Amino acid sequence: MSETVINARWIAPVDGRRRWLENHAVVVRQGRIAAILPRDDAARAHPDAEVVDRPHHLLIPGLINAHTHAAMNLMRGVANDLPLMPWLQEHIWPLEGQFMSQAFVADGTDLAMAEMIRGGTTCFNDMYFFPDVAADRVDRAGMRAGIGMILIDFPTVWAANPDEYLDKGLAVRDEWRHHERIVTPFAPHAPYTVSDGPLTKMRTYADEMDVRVHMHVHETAHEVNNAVEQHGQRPLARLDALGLLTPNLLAVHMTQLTDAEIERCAAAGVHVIHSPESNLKLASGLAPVQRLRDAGVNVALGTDGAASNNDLDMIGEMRTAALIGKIAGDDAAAVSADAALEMATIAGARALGIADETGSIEVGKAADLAAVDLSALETRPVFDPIAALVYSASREQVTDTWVAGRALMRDRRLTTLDLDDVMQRTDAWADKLAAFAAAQTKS
Ligand SMILES: CSC[C@H]1O[C@@H](n2cnc3c(O)ncnc32)[C@H](O)[C@@H]1O
Ligand SMILES: [Zn+2]
Repeated sequence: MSETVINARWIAPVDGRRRWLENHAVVVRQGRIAAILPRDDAARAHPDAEVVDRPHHLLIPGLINAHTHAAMNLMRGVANDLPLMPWLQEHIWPLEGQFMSQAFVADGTDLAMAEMIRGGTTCFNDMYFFPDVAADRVDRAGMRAGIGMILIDFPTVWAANPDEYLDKGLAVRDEWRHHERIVTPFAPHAPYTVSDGPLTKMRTYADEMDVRVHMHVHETAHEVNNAVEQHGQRPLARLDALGLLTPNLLAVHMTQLTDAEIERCAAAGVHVIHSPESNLKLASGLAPVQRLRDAGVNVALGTDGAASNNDLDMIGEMRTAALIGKIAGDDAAAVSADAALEMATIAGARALGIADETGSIEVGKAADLAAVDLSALETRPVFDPIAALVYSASREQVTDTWVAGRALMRDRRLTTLDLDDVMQRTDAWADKLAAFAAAQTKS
């Protein structure tokens, strides 16, 4: 039976038991982690295995980007230095209205996946138009993903009304639900864009089917204040009244939270997805990450789309989370390097309900892994490989990315996506988008 032995200088299993192992190997059989052994023992016990030596590397669980709009990679940098609502209403939604198509989502998702694989990300949780197309691209590229059944109150090329969104989403779920690398959460856009009727209908389905619900919540003070003015209720209170605060909810952003709301989320088992760079760039606010973690809330990490971040770099995102977590918590011990790595791996798997499959390096789980070369001058010396990863390393130091034991990047070369082709398709879209954006600015 064919086996691969991956030798690494350090392994960070993120299993809650040990911070790292030195000079160990991961044995991969049929896409799964079959053993984690001292290097010499692995060589003795598995003499016929293919051997991958990564002698200066830290092997980590594949990173899980728990909130993306992958195809928005084609809009990277198109509108900058704006707050959320003007950014969305005056720039992004008009562009989406003009250009959204199956081809846009196929090309944009490929661009995003190429970027993510190059940065050690093995799994992403997406909310975007044409989820059927996104799922097909994920299948081809070999990544793992959550593909959202989107729901929003206004008509788009994907669906004309909330019932059609739900029907089309459920059809996508039916097609992909038995896929070994794809899950299909509901993805209502936000409290301010989905009214009570559709949310209630969706919640009934989510409860019956025990499916996750991925939603932007309390992204800005404006969102919360507006809701209070218009409906006399904060959005979280409204979601609570609608029965949505459950362990199936993945609430993204959550920059505006009272102590009582943190306690309520902890008691309800809500997962929070922290997107620090998008929150910083749109000046949305600082999520109270350490307070959430102290209360027992599972906090995962996501970049958001490349139009608001403007990259899908999970190593960078970990560093930002650790650094602003200290300012938000007024405590240098808040959001440690280990906490950031947990948020980018096992916490994302828990949020998506796939922690039995991925998120840590443990025997029996899928071999979703990334190797990071720490021998660069910029990461020397290495006293603590997790601190080196979070505080000093860059995504260019990721050399290999595996999903279910398959190398999607080997020695910096992508194996399932053609980089030149992805870049050519990107450039063609950029020309079209630039012309539209320029015409809009003039008018
Ligand atoms: C229904 S598809 C997703 C929808 O969300 C928009 N979007 C992208 N980033 C954000 C964000 O940070 N907050 C709210 N909405 C966002 C995206 O443009 C699509 O229209
Ligand atoms: Zn988002």
